[in-house]
Amino acid sequence: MSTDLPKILPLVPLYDKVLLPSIVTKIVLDGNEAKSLLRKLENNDHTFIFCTPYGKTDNDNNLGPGGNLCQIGCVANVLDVDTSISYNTVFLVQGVCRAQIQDIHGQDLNEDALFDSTVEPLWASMDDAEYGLWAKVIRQLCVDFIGKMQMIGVASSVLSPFQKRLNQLDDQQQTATTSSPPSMQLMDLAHFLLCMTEASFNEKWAVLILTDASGILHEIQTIVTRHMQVLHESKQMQQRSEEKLDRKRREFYLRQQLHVINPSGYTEKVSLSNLSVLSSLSPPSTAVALSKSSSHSEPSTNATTNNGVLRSPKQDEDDGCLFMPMHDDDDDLTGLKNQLNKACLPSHIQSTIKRDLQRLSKIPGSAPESVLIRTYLEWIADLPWKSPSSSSLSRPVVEISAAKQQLDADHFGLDQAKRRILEYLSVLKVKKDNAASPILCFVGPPGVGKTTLGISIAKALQRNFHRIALGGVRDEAEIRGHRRTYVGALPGLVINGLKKCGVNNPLFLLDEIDKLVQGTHQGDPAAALLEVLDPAQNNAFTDHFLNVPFDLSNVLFIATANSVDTIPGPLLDRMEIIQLDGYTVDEKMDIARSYLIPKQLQAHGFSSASTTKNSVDGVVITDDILFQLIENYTFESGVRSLDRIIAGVCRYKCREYADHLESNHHQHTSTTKYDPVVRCEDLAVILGMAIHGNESLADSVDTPGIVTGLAYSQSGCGGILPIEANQMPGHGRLKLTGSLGDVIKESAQIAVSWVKANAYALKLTTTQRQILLPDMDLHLHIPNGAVPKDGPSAGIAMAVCIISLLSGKAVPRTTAMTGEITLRGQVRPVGGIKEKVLSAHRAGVTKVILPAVNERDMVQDVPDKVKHALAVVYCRTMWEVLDAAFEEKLIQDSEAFHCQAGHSSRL
Ligand SMILES: Nc1ncnc2c1ncn2[C@@H]1O[C@H](COP(=O)(O)OP(=O)(O)OP(=O)(O)O)[C@@H](O)[C@H]1O
Repeated sequence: MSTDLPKILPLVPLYDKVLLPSIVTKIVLDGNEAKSLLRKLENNDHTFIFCTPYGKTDNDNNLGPGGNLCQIGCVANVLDVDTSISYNTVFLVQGVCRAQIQDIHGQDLNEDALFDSTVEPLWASMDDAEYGLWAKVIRQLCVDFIGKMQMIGVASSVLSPFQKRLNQLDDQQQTATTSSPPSMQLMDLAHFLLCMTEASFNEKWAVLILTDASGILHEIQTIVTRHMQVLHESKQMQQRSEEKLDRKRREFYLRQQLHVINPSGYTEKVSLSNLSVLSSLSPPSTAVALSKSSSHSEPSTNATTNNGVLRSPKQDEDDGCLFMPMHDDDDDLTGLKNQLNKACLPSHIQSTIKRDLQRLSKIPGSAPESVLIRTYLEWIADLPWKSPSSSSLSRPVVEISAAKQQLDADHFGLDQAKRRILEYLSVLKVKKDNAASPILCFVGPPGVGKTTLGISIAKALQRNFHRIALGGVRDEAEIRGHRRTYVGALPGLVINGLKKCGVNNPLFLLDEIDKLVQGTHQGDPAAALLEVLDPAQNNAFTDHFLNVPFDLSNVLFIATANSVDTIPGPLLDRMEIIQLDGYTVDEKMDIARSYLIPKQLQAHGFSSASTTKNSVDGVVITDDILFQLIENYTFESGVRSLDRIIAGVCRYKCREYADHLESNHHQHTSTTKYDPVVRCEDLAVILGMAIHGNESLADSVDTPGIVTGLAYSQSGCGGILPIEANQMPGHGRLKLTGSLGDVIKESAQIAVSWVKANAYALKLTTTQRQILLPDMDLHLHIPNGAVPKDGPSAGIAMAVCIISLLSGKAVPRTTAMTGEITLRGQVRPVGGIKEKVLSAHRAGVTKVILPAVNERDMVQDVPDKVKHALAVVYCRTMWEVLDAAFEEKLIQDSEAFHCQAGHSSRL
């Protein structure tokens, strides 16, 4: 065979493996290399190739670019070629003998990806004495190796080819009849042994480049022995840690049994030596033996389960112990089972949880799925399936008088809201059931006490309070949780809240329900809330993460919103709206006097009792100062900014008082005097220049083309909306600016159309047929351009503004108006009247023009003091609006227009 080997062979560099003689392996080549080798094999009259490793090693006998190609490789015979895999070709080859490269025939790489090489075979030989010695060594090594492999549980099918080779060697030694010399057989077996260990690329490379037979076998012996040693040590380490774990488990198991026999602490008295004696017994028999021998145990009331764990029947009944700790459970699993037993799970989910526990006990603790199941079960165990005080004590008796006291103690005014809340609580008290009561929703501008009302109700009902912020929630999964298949899945806000509260009957405040984001591709959070809020469905609310129903019917839900407009319809349908309006100046003064100032004084270390003018160490904020704070430093419907400003004043006074105390302390005499009274001139120092003091409309100049409108923002605040109009040469176009939405733009177009249609009646044109502004552009602008504006309520103000511009007559700036205009000049009602009127009053408006239908809102909602301070004109048509706005009859014969509310009155 040796002489038959061809000299010139295709050179195949091996990048990740080393081929040794007699070893069969697969070589995967792609693209040009594969094509090139196939072509060469076709052209040659043999199937031999030369494989040599290519890579970085410390060996100095390398060739090729960078010296990375090993000079000594292995001649191989191609046994099979598999071209069925696209892009790759697999060559099944068997190593024949070592060979050394004599020459490499360079080929153009573009044409042919593989080189040819002239090689000289290297046949390692040994004499009989050497052979006899090495045959014994290698044989023993093989036997040891097979023994080790069997010990660590390697399947016999894996070891059988190896065993076969070993037997062949034995046979050959006995019969001495074989085709290849015995030394070669021995070398082949040694190579095979090396490949059976986890020898590295470099280790195999080191064996390949050796040419002397004894050297090769010696190197292989060293490598294999080293690997077996490592295997042995790791096995020993594993055994040691398993033994340790077993001991711990057994100890724990015995302690558990002792605890069952005598829960009153007998275990504490059992010494460790006792435990070690007990641990020699098998667990079940130990349990029985202990139950009989212990004088503390009560054998008559105990029962042995099929696991051998003793349970008191009463205990089973009381704590619903369903998940028995098993003797092979680890500490964590037993702890988890105990937690689940304490959680009193409802019967319909017990089977699901049992299944998960079984799965958990079968999976190794380090497996990722184990972590997932454990997290899930921990969540289940932490949830308040049954309130600790459930049944008789679950629902504290609602004292309506106490609830009223609580509401009054926390909030000034809000009479209507308080009345409705007390009615609601009365129904709860009488009916003893949340289920049928509607969900209350407090709607109003920021800072009017919606959230704090929720807290007061929780206090009155003695329930835990939890706030769920819904502002910006865009994903259904935030409400209902993620399915467990997602990485990092967790339950939603509702289940999370219940876990935090620890009881199943808390009060949940769904804050900012109007700020839910809808229409995203992540599902509809509002739809998920429907199930939560619907009393008919929420007794079986299923969070995606839990995947088992949870009864929410004991939870009391209260929602808050700034505006009902953006609350999704179906949600709105399930709620009862309680409107909280903005406060008047007087109301704010009262709130500040009775609630905010005492609260801030207390928060800053001043006793609230010391707020009298005679007090030495308090802070005195007189009504004058309070009025200035409200008028000049805040501009809001609620009292949140006022609260902040009062805190600022208190801080300042606190600093003054601290300085005063310090200087007295150093000088031991009372030289500096602390003045508790906040003075007018102090305000500029404490809070800076007044923000709104100079902005009164009363000081503004009346100008044609500027009109005061009234606005109501999304956040529920009212405000002044100045509207400006101007004209310039052009083509009769209308230009609108000021971040206007579609609805307000349409309103402007209607206003312009109405003015154009009635231009002759309005004396803006001289003939009926004359076109208004044929060569002029009209520009309407609503300042504060960064703030988006929308809605139809500026309709009449825009129409008046255009008429004012074109007629040259100014409307007093202290006259404000709001109302929707129709194309035929009707004035339709609008929302937010109370906030608009209050803000108009704050801004110095003296006359308000409103739609006639809104008279009801004005009478019901606006405080008398404000009503009396304002001249209010209710209008049905634009003609009435114009009369009120211009304070003169703009059109002498306007009565005719009033009657017909049309543009053809002159006809
Ligand atoms: N009628 C009131 N009496 C006493 N304090 C009040 C009253 N109204 C509001 N407050 C106080 O105003 C502050 C703000 O109230 P709260 O946070 O409840 O406002 P909110 O209406 O929930 O606002 P938002 O819509 O911004 O959440 C609280 O400190 C609250 O005590």
